[in-house]
Amino acid sequence: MTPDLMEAGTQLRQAHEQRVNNVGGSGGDASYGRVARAGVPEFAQGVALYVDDITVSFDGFRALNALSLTINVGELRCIIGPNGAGKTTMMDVITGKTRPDKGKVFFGSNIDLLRLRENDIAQIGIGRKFQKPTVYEELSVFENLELALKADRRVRASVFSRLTGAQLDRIGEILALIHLKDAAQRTAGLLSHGQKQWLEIGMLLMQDPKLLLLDEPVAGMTDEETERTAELFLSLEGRHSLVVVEHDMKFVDQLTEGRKKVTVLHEGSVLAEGLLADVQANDKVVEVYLGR
Ligand SMILES: Nc1ncnc2c1ncn2[C@@H]1O[C@H](COP(=O)(O)OP(=O)(O)OP(=O)(O)O)[C@@H](O)[C@H]1O
Repeated sequence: MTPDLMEAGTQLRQAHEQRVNNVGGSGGDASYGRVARAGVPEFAQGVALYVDDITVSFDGFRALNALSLTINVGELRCIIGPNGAGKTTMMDVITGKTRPDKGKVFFGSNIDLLRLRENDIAQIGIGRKFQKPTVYEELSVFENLELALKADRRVRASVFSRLTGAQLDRIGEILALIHLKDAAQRTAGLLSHGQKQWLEIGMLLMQDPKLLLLDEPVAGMTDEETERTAELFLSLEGRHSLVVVEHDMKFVDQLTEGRKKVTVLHEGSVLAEGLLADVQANDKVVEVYLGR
């Protein structure tokens, strides 16, 4: 969930509590247009994300060690690697949660992500999905998507304003994409684990991110849910760039379709990059990760 979405959710909850407690009546018709835009990314050169020579140290320990990688526009890239390889730290740097000691991170060819705050990074088109689903359990599936739409500063809607026809259509489109059309009115807390994950992905998609960062999206899913998630990601490829951190090799195999590159991280650097079959046959990769 993005920081803005949390803020919107808090407002909605506060309004609900105020109604329940019958305290005052003015309500909080807050708008989301108050922060200046951080810039519009330029993708003409075909690069969505450029990470160059990033080092992050925690008390002298290098969680990332001169990490460099490039994700192209519309690319679906799987990142694999053993526990502690630095995958989460890499996402933390891209999303502004952790500041590196050195290096460069650009979104498109022009946006220096290291100069932006976490909130701004979410607003310029980078969506992040953490491993655990974070949806508003007490709201319906539809309301969760509605909230995500209204938390988008570009929409400039208040949490309490009515949806336009186009916005309703957009929610319908996303509901179909995440296989939750028939569950639109269901309380999110009653969904299965896999459905909650899809709902959160749907909430990210409401803001139409150019780049989606997905941390172990199929952990805890059934085989069928995993398969459907692969189909969903494959349908997003091209329109969005996706970076998927995953340990489930069957899922990675489905996503890469025998032709896409995967990146193997180890000790904060890229250990290998190439087709899944090739990295699976790489002695160094087998030694530190796949062979264990
Ligand atoms: N805030 C922190 N303070 C100290 N050490 C940290 C911090 N965050 C991460 N680390 C260390 O940095 C290394 C990289 O951690 P990170 O979580 O990025 O790895 P990962 O590849 O995501 O692992 P996993 O697959 O288990 O999620 C680990 O050794 C971790 O203990």
